[in-house]
Amino acid sequence: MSPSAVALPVVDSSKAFKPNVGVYTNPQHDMWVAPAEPSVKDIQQQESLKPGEVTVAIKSTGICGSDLHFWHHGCIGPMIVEGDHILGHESAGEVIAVHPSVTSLKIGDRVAVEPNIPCHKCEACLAGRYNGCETVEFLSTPPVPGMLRRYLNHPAMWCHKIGNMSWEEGAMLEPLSVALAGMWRAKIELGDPVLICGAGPIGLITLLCCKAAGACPLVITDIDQSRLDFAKSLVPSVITHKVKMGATAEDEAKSIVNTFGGIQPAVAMECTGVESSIAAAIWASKFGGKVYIIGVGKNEIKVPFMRASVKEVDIQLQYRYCNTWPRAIRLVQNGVIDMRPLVSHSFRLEDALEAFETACNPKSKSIKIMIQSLE
Ligand SMILES: NC(=O)c1ccc[n+]([C@@H]2O[C@H](COP(=O)([O-])OP(=O)(O)OC[C@H]3O[C@@H](n4cnc5c(N)ncnc54)[C@H](O)[C@@H]3O)[C@@H](O)[C@H]2O)c1
Ligand SMILES: OC[C@H](O)C(O)[C@@H](O)CO
Ligand SMILES: [Zn+2]
Ligand SMILES: [Zn+2]
Repeated sequence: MSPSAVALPVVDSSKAFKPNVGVYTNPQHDMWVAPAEPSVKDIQQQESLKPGEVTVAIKSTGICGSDLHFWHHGCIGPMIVEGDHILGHESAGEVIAVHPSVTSLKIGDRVAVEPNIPCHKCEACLAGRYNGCETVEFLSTPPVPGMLRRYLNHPAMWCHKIGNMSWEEGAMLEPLSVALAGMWRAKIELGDPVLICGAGPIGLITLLCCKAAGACPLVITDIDQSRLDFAKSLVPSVITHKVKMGATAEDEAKSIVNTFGGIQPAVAMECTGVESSIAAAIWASKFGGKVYIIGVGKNEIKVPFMRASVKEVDIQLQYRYCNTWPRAIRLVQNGVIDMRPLVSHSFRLEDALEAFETACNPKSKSIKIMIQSLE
């Protein structure tokens, strides 16, 4: 092989490339599908990849609540949509081009994309907790474009091989990572009575993790009966608790403890970010218990401070995840965590607007919506 051939990226020339398009929103809350980078020409002419990168043909991307938030509200806390912005950070796909410097991946590899590019230099990165990286590029958090596109260039080191699991499962390794980061830091133990607040995808995957970890009994709350019904079908042993709108947090907590059969939870995995739900979790906790908050919400909220104080309730919060993908892949590949039932709807990439409208419509009873580019 000549030296110039070695220097070129390798492209899968057997593929008929479709134009690269992405799903955009903007500060006016529009949503549309339009051309995206890298262009097919750049991929084919082998000009788009930087050292260490691969091109992934994205096959499945899940819609996350934060995508809906960026679309409808234009921000999550300090993260603000300021221009045309591509959404999506739960994706899996096939490697179709590799830069010659890459040795860990080859054309045809099936991968899940970890949607972050940390700096590898700051204190958080050096400590191995790269979710705290001061300059991380997190795909889909403005201004970094997300993965709702047909093709994406990404560092090979943040593309994890997924073997034979489905594209949808590969995409759901991202929300599983959120739940696993929670399991790791909340230190849930065998036999812990655990309260899970919120039966959205994060609460449901956390429920699967708590079940697998041997926590019991498990109670899951929601304000939506259909989500609770879904939780029950997913994990039949879970006890469901419908939150009463308008009840005080203290009363709601009494009612939750009642649902537990009089047990106060050792850990509450809070997956709503809603003030009243966090307050109820604190009120319900046992002495020395923990309220572990994955949910995000308003910039400032009120908590029952003195209740937490006299009960020594630890309050812990979470920002994304680190080092979770290998663990998540093992759990799926070994059949410990099965997220397939969560996929309620699938749409083509071109029909992304319909997918997002469905995700926002409570009548759709959607759980996890996938946007696919399978051809
Ligand atoms: N910390 C992180 O790194 C991180 C990562 C991913 C997602 N999140 C956040 O986690 C939360 C859950 O994500 P999701 O995708 O499951 O969202 P979701 O909106 O689909 O689910 C939230 C669920 O909470 C329920 N709910 C609302 N108010 C409630 C109340 N008072 N009591 C009980 N249930 C109530 C809703 O009906 C819904 O089913 C969101 O706030 C999301 O932004 C945080
Ligand atoms: O799953 C990851 C989360 O959705 C992100 O942290 C988002 O909420 C903000 O960037
Ligand atoms: Zn997310
Ligand atoms: Zn860093």
